[in-house]
Amino acid sequence: MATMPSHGLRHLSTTHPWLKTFRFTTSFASLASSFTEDSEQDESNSASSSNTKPSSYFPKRGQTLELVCESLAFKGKGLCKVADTGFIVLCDRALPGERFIGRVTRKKGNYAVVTKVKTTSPHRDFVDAPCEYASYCGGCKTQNLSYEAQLRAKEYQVHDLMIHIGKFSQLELESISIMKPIVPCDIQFHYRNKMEFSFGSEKWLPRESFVEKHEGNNNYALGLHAPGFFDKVLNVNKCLLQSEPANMVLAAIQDCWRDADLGLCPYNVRSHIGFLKHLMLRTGRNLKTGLPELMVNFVTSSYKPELLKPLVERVSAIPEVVSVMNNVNTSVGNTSVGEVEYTLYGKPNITETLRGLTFQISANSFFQTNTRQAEVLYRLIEECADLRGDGSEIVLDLFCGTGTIGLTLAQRVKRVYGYEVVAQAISDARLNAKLNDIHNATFVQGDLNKIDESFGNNFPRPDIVISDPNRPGMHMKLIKFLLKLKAPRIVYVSCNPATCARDLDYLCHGLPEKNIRGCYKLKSLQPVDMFPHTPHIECVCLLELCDNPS
Ligand SMILES: C[S@@+](CC[C@H](N)C(=O)[O-])C[C@H]1O[C@@H](n2cnc3c(N)ncnc32)[C@H](O)[C@@H]1O
Repeated sequence: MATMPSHGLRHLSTTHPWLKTFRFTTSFASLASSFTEDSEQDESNSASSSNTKPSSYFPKRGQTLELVCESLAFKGKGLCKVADTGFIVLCDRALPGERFIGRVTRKKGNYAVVTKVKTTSPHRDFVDAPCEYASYCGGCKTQNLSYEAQLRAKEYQVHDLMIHIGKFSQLELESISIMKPIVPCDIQFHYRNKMEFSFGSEKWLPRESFVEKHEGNNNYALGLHAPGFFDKVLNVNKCLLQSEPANMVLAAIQDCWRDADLGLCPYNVRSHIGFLKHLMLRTGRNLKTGLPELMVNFVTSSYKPELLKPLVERVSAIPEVVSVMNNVNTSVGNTSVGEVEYTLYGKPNITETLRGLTFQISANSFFQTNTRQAEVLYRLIEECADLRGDGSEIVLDLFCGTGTIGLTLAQRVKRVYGYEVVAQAISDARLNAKLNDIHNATFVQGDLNKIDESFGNNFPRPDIVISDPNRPGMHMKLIKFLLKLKAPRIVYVSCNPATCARDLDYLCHGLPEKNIRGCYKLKSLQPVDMFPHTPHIECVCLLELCDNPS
C-alpha cells in the first residue's frame, strides 16, 4: 500500500444532498461543511449549492444583526438564526443564551459568519474563566460556560448530528437508549500531556491593549497562534490545560529566551529567517515513582546546539525534566516534526502507563493527549469489544497509531492486526508490543484511504474491528471493505461526530443511490468529553452485524 496521508472528506461533500439544502433545515447538522477541516472544498460546494437554490434572505457583508445564540455548533461556534427568516449565522465565542450584535464578515454558501461587536445580555450558565487568556486564545473557547452547560451542548450536538446526518430516529436514540449520556472528564484543567507553543516575531495583542507597535525583542512572542493569524502569536506565560511542571518549564524559558545576549531569534513565517520555531512540552510518568516526567522539544530551523545551550541548562535544572530534544525542521512549513532529531539532554523518550501497559513516547509519536480520560475511553472500548476472554478472537485495529488500543486488548485475544499510515507510529507500536511482552500483535504500515481488492488477504476474518480514524473519518473504500468483510462487531471510535454520523449512516443504512447496502445495527453510542473547554467531542459506537440486513 502507498503511504501518503490523505483526507477522506471529499466524498462527504459530494454524496450527501443535505449539504446542498441546509438552508432549509434547522440545525447545525446542516452546517456540516463548517464542521470539517477541509472547509475550502466544502465552501465551494456550499457556494455552488446556493446558486441552485436562491435564497430570499441573505445578509450583506458588513451588515450588523441583533442575534441570540441558540446552541454550540462544531468548532465551538455559536449558532444563531436571524429573526423571522431562520437564516443561520455562526459566531465564534457566542455562547448559548447570549444576545449580541454581530457584524457579517463572511458569506459561506447558505449561511454567514459574523463577529461579535457587543454583548447586549450575557449567556446562560456564565462562569468566570480562570485563565487570563481565555478571551483570546484559540485553545479554550468555552471557559466562560459552566462545565455542566458545556457537557449539555456537546451531548446535544452529537444527538442532532446522529439524527440529521446519521439518519437515526429520535426513537432509536432515546427510547431504546442507544445514545448514552456524555461521560464527563473528572479533571477539567491540567489534563493535557502535550502542548505545542510557537515562537513568533510578531506578538498578537488584543485591540484594547494595542497602543503602539513594539520593536525588536519586545515584539517577540512564545505562545499560541491567535485564531485566524498564521503569523501572530499570543504570548502566554502559563497554560491551564498542561501539567504544573510543564508550566514551570514554560515560565523558565519565557524568563530568558528574549535576552539579547543569547542571540536567539524566532523564526519569521513570512521572511523564513530566524531560528526558534516551536516549543513542545510532553508530560509522562516515571514508571518507578509514578511521578511526572517531562520532555522538552525545541523545534528549530537549523542545528545550532550552542545557541540552545543556555535554554537547555535552564530547563534541565527542573527535576521533572528528563529529556531535552531538538527537532530540526529546515522546511518553510509550520510543522513541528523535524527531518533530524537530536537528544540535547537525558533520554530520547519518556514513558506513560495506560490500562496497565507501559508506553514509550518519543517527541513525534502519537499518544492520547489526555491520559487520565484515555483510561476511561479505553475501558469503554473494551466493554464494547465484549471479548470472550478465551484467547480465540481476532481483532482488527484500524488507524492504530502507536498500537495502544490493540495492545490493551491483545492479552485476551488470539491475535491483533493493526493498520496505520505513519511509519514512525508503526515502529513505536512494535516497540510497545515488545516492551509489554506482547507477541500476538502484527502492525502494518499502509494508507487506509488507498486500499485495494487485496486488502484483507493478509489477516483472517476478524471477530471485532476497532476503527479510530482521525477527523475526516473513514474513506468510502474502507466502508465498502467493512460492509463486505461483515465482522460480527465494529467498535467505531471517533473524534468528529459529523463524520462519525456519516460513516454510521453508510454502515447501517447503506447508500441506496450507489447500490450499497448497510448491514450493521447501531447498538450503543457513547459521547466522551476528553477535552473540557474546547469544542472537541469523542464518541465510542458499537455496531453489530444484522442477521437480515435490509
Ligand atoms: C485518532 S488517531 C488514533 C490512534 C490510536 N488508535 C490511539 O488511540 O492512540 C488516528 C490515527 O489514524 C492515522 N491515520 C490517519 N489517516 C490514515 C490513513 N489514511 N490510513 C491509515 N492511518 C491513518 C493517524 O496517523 C493516527 O495515528
